[in-house]
Order: sequence, then structure tokens, then C-alpha cells
Amino acid sequence: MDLLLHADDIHASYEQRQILKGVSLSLNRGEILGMIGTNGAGKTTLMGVLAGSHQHHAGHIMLAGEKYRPESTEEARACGVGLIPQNFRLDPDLTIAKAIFRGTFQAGRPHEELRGRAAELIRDIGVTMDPDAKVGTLIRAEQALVEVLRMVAEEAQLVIMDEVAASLPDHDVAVLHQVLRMLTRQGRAIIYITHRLDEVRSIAHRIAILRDGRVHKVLEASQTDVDELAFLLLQHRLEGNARPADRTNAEEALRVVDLSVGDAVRGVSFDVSKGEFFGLVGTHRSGVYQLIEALVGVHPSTSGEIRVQGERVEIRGTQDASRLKIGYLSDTAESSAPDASITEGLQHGRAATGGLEDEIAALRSVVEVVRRMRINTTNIHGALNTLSGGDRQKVQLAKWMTAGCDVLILSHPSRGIDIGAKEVVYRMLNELSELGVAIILLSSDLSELVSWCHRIGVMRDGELVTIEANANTNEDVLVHHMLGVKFESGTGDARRVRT
Ligand SMILES: Nc1ncnc2c1ncn2[C@@H]1O[C@H](COP(=O)(O)OP(=O)(O)OP(=O)(O)O)[C@@H](O)[C@H]1O
Repeated sequence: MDLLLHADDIHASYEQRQILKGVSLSLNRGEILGMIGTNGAGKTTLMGVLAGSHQHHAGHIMLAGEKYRPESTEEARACGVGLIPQNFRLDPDLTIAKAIFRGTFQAGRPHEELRGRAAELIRDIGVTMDPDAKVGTLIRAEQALVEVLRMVAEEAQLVIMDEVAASLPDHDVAVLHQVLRMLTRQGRAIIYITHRLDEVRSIAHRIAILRDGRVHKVLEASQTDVDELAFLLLQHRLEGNARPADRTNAEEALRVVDLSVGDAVRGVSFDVSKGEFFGLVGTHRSGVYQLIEALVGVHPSTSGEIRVQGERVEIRGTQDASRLKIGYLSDTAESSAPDASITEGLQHGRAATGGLEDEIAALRSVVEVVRRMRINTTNIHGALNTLSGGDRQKVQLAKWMTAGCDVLILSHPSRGIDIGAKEVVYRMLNELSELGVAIILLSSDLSELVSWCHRIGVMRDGELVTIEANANTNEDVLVHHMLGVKFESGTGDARRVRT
């Protein structure tokens, strides 16, 4: 075992609030250490300490046998520690080659040299990408690979990945994992943060559970299972829920007839009933996002009909969708005003207009949401950007849940939310659906769709290829429809056939 990093009794705070209360952990070269913890447990803060963006006030760290206390991310990177953050964003106008070398010690080299070197790095990890292509043309998983290559380009010894795979579909996560394993074979170490317990088990050698500012336990990944991890994380067992039954007898909330959006979506028809959870899924170029963007007026449809509560409507812009009470939580939603307070964030800009009583009632409902959603804060008037990533996502979601929509379209609503809070969130969504709100759910987590949706529509190459009733489907069936392959059961392993 070749020890790369040892952190001992690390303490860190934000102002007066103690977040890390004595974290100790070690990491060997060539090792992937998974890290899990509930929202607000301190994972990102700890990674900030290792990557130089946050300073600890007690404890010490050794890196490659030397004392390590980076005062900035630049210093950490110079020591070989790089971080790919939650919700990383790349300038869409950069070429892949420029994005890979940006900010690295090689950034000033001639363009042709960087281009050639980028092509080599891309080839080494076994993927196909054109170094001259703009980052904005890449799907999220490819952008994540660009970030990983940047770590390779600057010769990082320790790569920290903070929920980078959240909301990536399973097959993209598998490619990312392959690349990470390749990096470890070169002797690099990785800290991998995720809320998905099956994922952490499949990628990590060991798994550290962070609880209340300390490493509660470190387990060998091969000797644990999802149930044990969930129990250690939450200190109780997950309840699970019964499969939802059909709701199509209820009144119609939304109907789409022969809808097209240029070439991206062609002739799609479906309806969603009041109180129904309708799942939508597809691979990258399936047209799912273009379909949704037409329903919420971001990029209007080019032909076909949309009916809301039986009436034909025109949705030419986002104001039309709001007027029709169609709400949309997108994948990339971040608070538009990061300096806003948690209370403002939760009230959706609907400040109480009446007297004191009104204001008190509004505050009560904020406190109730914070409690139910387990948002970690000691001050509801504090700034939104003092919340952890998962807690910010809960605020985004709560804002839409309380916005009085008749149709709510949610893309990856549980992104960044820990498994315990996720259950709570879905129960709250269920309450909304009981009130008659139609919910359209987009998620790359198929098990989530199967757990909660009454029906699931699958898109492929711009068409809606099937609508599956929950009772007749499972994750495998959905994958087969998404990819256009089906499994024929044979003697042993299933056999793949093109449909
Ligand atoms: N800039 C800040 N100012 C004040 N408090 C902060 C700040 N950033 C984070 N915190 C607080 O520190 C605690 C730990 O946050 P951190 O982001 O480290 O949690 P996390 O484990 O990464 O959570 P998540 O799973 O939601 O990403 C949270 O309760 C959060 O409210």
C-alpha cells in the first residue's frame, strides 16, 4: 500500500458554525475512496479543505509524505490535487482542446501542440471526441470527461469528484467509471462523492460514511451492500413504496397531439391525467428535452396541438406556460438570485402582501418546508448560497411545489438529494398529485421512474416509441425501448437483438 493522503482530526467551520468536527481519513495511490453522507454532512466542505478553497482551523494533512495545507485552489493544483465540483460549468464556446488545458501549466503552449496533445489524451481513454469541437456541443457526460482529462493534463495525483455523475444516465456513468479505473491504474487516487449507493459500491474500493462532521465508518466496498450503507447513513431502514396503480381514468390535465419540434420531435401524442405521475425517458438525442421545452415555451413546437384541461392552447413563450399553470424545474436550475435568502427562495417571489398575520403564515409555511424537507440551516433568513448543494436543490423544488401549478414538469428533481430526503420529497410530490396536480417526471434514474410513475413514455430518435403502464414494466424493458434493442431470453444469458 502506497499512502498518498492522510488527514487527521480536521476541524473547519463557516463563521461560528462548526461543520467538520474531527475528520480523519487516508487514501492510497491507485485507490478510489467513495464518500457518502446526508445533505449538509460536510462532504463538499471537506473536499474544499483538500482542494484549497476552504481552510481548516485544526488538524493536519500529509500529502505524499509532506505537510499539506493549501491556501488556494491554485496551490492545491500545483501540489497535484484537483477537484471537479458539483454542477461544474464549462464555457460552451471553448474548444475541447482549450477546455482541457485551461488554467494548466501548459495553457500557454502553441495551439497546434495543445490540439495534438488533447487528441492523444482523448485517444488514451478510449473515447471519440474532436479536439476542435466546441464544448457547448457536448452532452453532459462528455463534458465530465473533458474535466477528467484536464486533471490528467495537469498531472493530478488526487482527483476529487463531487457528485459529477448526478443525473447522468447509467450507460454514461459506466463510461466515466471505466475512465476513472484507468486513471487509478496510472497510480492516481480518486475521492468519489455520490448519493447513489449502488454507484458508490460499483466504483469504490472503500467507502467512507461522513456523518455529523466526522467519518463515521470506512467499509470495504466488496463487503457491504446498499441496505447496510443506507442504514449507516440514515440510522434507520428505508421504507420503500408500493408500485403506483393506473390513474388514466381521472380527468385529463394535458394532451399533446401529433406534436413536432423541427426534426428533433416528430408526431408525438400522449396525455396526462390529473393526479398522474407520468415519466418521460430517452437517450441524449431522443428529443425528450425538446418536447418538454415546447410544453414550457422555451422553444415552441412547429406543428401539432397542445390541450390543457381539454382546451387547445398556444404556447409560444414561457409566459404562456406560466399563465396556463405549467411549471418547469429544469436540470440546470440554480437560484437566479444567489444572494436571495432561503425564505425568499422558498416563497417564489410571492412576498406576503397583506398584514402581519399574512406574513406570519408565510413564514410558518417556510419553516414547515424546511423541517419536512430536512433542509440544514439554523437561519431561514440566511443566504441561499450558504446551503449545501442538495439543500439548494430542495429549495428549488419546494418553490415549484408551492407555486400552484396544475401541471408540474420536473427534470431530475432528486439530483443531489440524499436517499432519506428523496423519500420525503417524493411523498410530498405524491400529496400534490393527490390534490390533482399532474406531474411529468424526467429522470435518468430508471428505478426512480419505476418506483413513482403511473405510466412511463420512452422516446427514441425524436419519436415516442412506447408508453408503458407501471404494472407491465421494469428498468430492463425501459432500457431496451430507449436503445432500440430487445432481449430474447435464451438458455443462459439474454441475447441482444436489434429491433
Ligand atoms: N458558504 C457557506 N456559508 C455558511 N454555511 C455553509 C456554506 N457552505 C456550506 N455551509 C453549511 O455547511 C454545511 C455542510 O455543507 P456541505 O456543502 O459541505 O454539505 P454536503 O455534505 O456536501 O451536502 P450535499 O450532499 O447537499 O452536497 C451545510 O449545513 C451548509 O449549510
